[in-house]
Amino acid sequence: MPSISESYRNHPVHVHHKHPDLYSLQELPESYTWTNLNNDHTPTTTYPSSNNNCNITSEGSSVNVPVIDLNDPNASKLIGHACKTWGVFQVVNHGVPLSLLDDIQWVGQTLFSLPSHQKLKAARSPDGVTGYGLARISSFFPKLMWSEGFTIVGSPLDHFHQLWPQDYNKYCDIVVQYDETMKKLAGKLMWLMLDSLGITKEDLKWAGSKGHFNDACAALQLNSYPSCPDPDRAMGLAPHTDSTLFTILYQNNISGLQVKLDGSGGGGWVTVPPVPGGLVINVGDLLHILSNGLYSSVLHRVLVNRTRQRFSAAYLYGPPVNVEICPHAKLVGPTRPALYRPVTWTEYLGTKAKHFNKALSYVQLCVT
Ligand SMILES: C=C1C[C@]23C[C@@]1(O)CC[C@H]2[C@@]12CCC[C@@](C)(C(=O)O1)[C@H]2[C@@H]3C(=O)O
Ligand SMILES: O=C(O)CCC(=O)C(=O)O
Ligand SMILES: [Fe+2]
Repeated sequence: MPSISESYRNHPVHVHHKHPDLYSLQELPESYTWTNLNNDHTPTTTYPSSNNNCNITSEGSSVNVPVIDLNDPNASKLIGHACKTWGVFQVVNHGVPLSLLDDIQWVGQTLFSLPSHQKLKAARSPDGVTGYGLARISSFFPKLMWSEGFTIVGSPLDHFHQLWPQDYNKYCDIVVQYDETMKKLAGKLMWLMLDSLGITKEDLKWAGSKGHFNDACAALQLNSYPSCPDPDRAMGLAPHTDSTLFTILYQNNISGLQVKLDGSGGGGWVTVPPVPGGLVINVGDLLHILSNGLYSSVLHRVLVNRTRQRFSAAYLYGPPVNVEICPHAKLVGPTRPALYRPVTWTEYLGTKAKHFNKALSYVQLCVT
């Protein structure tokens, strides 16, 4: 059976690994200096560090990414509204133990604290998915990003054995537990989202006989954004949408994640402030396709901090590899024709590797 590990076989991405150790630089090198970081704004002003919980538009109204309590009986409705209007929301009371969030952060921090030559023993290959390296999307930008990442699909054992020949097992165990826990939460969120679209268990074969999404695929991406001597001219992670159904993101208590709002009612980059114990959920391209464009994948980026290292763990959730995602029949009709052709996750990741932020338009149908 094909797997997402085959996504890049025909579209290798050459991101060179010989870059300076970001943790020791005192000045921002030219190759990391981005211009117009803030020009790209429409009227919104954001206050990422001093006013962590509030984004203020030019009109003075506050625009905050919705925070949804999963124990709220209206959760599905609230989630549907957030997916339609924002493409992103945060969840609390999600059932993931805080100790597990601490544990995955500990794995990430320990990993990124290793010396460069050690981390490079587990470097991601140009046609591979897993391992250590710069963000895959780096090849689409003229400047480098102030971050490093580690991607895990399935068992991290081989790579972790290279990183920690003696005690790889304790790190593996945490990743396995994190994956299992996120998989359960993702199944729950998937039904809340589908329910909000009017899609039931009978309507979705690939959810499996019990609707548990047992065959769903996922990747776990650990991200580190070292403190940066010149944060106003550096980019942690450049603007992108995720190629997923949706992504569950844990961020430590350092802000930096921003989402781009549409022009209507303000627009511009809005900070997603860390909520203690909260998880950020963002709609990916495949849910955009499945919902026939009703839910939009959200463009997001990460800015960096002068004194504090930022850490995040993104659980990138997708369908089983052999399943073709297309606009759901219930969301297609004479007045709303299907906007996209069927596509598997593996195929879509290949399209993204080639066309990046234009990937969606390559699976779009010409609707007359
Ligand atoms: C399954 C995947 C989605 C992803 C590419 C990957 O193969 C594993 C890493 C993911 C990630 C995380 C950082 C941003 C992103 C655009 C990237 O370069 O790697 C996403 C990819 C994606 O969603 O397209
Ligand atoms: O670090 C973050 O907050 C976002 C990471 C992200 O967008 C990703 O891994 O796809
Ligand atoms: Fe992302």
